[in-house]
Amino acid sequence: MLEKMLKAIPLGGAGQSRQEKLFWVALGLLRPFWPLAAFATAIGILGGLASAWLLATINSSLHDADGFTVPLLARFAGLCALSVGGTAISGAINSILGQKIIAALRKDIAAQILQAPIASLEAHRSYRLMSVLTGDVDTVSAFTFNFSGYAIALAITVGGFAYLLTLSPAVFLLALVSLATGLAVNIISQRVWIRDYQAVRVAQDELHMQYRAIIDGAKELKISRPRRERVFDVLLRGAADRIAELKSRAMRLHWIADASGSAAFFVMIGLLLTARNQLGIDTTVISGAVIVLLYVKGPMEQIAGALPVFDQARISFSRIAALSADLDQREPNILLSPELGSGTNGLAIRSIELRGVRYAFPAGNDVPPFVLGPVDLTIHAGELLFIVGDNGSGKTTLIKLLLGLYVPQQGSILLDGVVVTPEDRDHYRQLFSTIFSDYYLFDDLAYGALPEEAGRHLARLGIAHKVTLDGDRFTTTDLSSGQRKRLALVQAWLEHRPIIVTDEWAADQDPDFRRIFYEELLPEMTKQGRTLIVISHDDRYFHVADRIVRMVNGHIVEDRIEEDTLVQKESR
Ligand SMILES: Nc1ncnc2c1ncn2[C@@H]1O[C@H](COP(=O)(O)OP(=O)(O)OP(=O)(O)O)[C@@H](O)[C@H]1O
Repeated sequence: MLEKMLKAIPLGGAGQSRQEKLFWVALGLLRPFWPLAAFATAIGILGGLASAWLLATINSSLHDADGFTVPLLARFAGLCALSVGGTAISGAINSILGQKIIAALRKDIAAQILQAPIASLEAHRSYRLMSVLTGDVDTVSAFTFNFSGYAIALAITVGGFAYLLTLSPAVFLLALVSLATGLAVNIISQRVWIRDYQAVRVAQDELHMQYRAIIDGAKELKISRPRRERVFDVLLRGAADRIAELKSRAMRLHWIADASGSAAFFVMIGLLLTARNQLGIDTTVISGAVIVLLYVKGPMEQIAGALPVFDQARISFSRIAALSADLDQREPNILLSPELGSGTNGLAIRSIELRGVRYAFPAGNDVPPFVLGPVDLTIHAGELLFIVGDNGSGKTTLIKLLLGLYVPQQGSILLDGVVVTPEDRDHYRQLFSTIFSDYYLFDDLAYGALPEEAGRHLARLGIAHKVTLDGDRFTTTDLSSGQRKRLALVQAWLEHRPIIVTDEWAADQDPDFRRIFYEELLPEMTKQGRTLIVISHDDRYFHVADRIVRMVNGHIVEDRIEEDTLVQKESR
């Protein structure tokens, strides 16, 4: 939804900054909720106006010779009900609405992350994503939560001022001047404040980064005192203190502006009281005006207080929209609804071909980018293919291209001789089960499996005594690093996909199990008709491969078919 709106409005046009445009685009997110928001705001405004009218009723009854008559009492009761009821209904609807908007924002951003190409996500820092997903979304949430309160306050102020106008145009003018003075002071302070708030959000990104460091790097920080001191004393404390300093400065300014506004207000009331004779204003008018002015002071301060909240929300909205714009490359046909089909289980393939594929990472600071290819490689169904080579030679990059995670900048990928188009890519990826070296272990099975089948595989991988399948969930993932990898292999096996890709799977297995993996499990999987692509540094076991592809500096320098294995295979 957000992405569609971003595309609809061209960015960078004259007269309006990118930030402003992004803000208005993001505000468009509220569109589905507008009818309800308009209703809640209208009810709130009605309640606010009723409060102002109520004041007028109280004031006229105080000066009415007949006192509090029955019709007046009825009006009083009706206005009370409207004022209290309007505020309550508006507030209740608004809180529901606020939550709906935030849920929509959260789902929208999550969907965007799921649909963004891996290369865009890798270019983004995860702490920045988290900072937007938590801090900025919560700031927007705080604003939407209070929105009808601001509308009610505005209605009370407008109603109060309208009543003042009926009481005395001179008093109304005086009040208007005092209001304008207070507003001007607030707007000036806000201009200064808002610059600081931008810096606050940058410091909050830094804080999130250091939070990640103390959680993910807890072990390293326990061991290394200098690093711990640097992370805590310099980086984390620096960011926290900077946020505190900027926010305190902002709040100081806010309170000074607030106090100046109040002072202008009281000066105006003082002026009214002292100069009422010169101005020719009657005492009953003065007392009525003072009651109204003192009553609307609260709502007016609420509106002044809303200005910084509105600006914070505006900045946060812009940051959300900017992230959205950064992730605006969407992969086509990334399915997010289960009813649209889940994959290509059991699909027989004949071959996958990389034809003239080239991929270059973006250049770093003065460092030439790593370039893979152009590469030609055809993988045949049922093959047990090893990809080998030194660290940094491009093995992982090659498989990310093969898996359709990176999009070739040149050349193409063919499945059974047919080019895989961007529209086909997500479907194509469902052919593979993967265990990356930086894999993420899910604790459930998305495909479902019979407990006996899962049990067999868990036993085969030597972890049946530690973990079992309970429904579609494994009983635990609190395992050693080698055991976690084995559980990941069980998951891959149970997915029943035609191709399994592993990246240095055996690196943290004990010698016995390493042998079992290469000499028993891999042949067993190929016997079941799986195609296996194995990145490996274990040259002791290269003999089990049907074929070995060697990478050097982003190029395939050797593509060797192991004749012995072929003969053995044919005789099987
Ligand atoms: N996200 C990235 N951004 C920029 N450059 C990258 C990125 N990922 C990898 N590279 C570069 O690509 C090169 C190849 O990396 P790759 O992970 O493919 O090597 P590898 O052969 O799998 O290495 P290893 O055996 O250490 O796992 C590296 O030298 C690295 O500098």
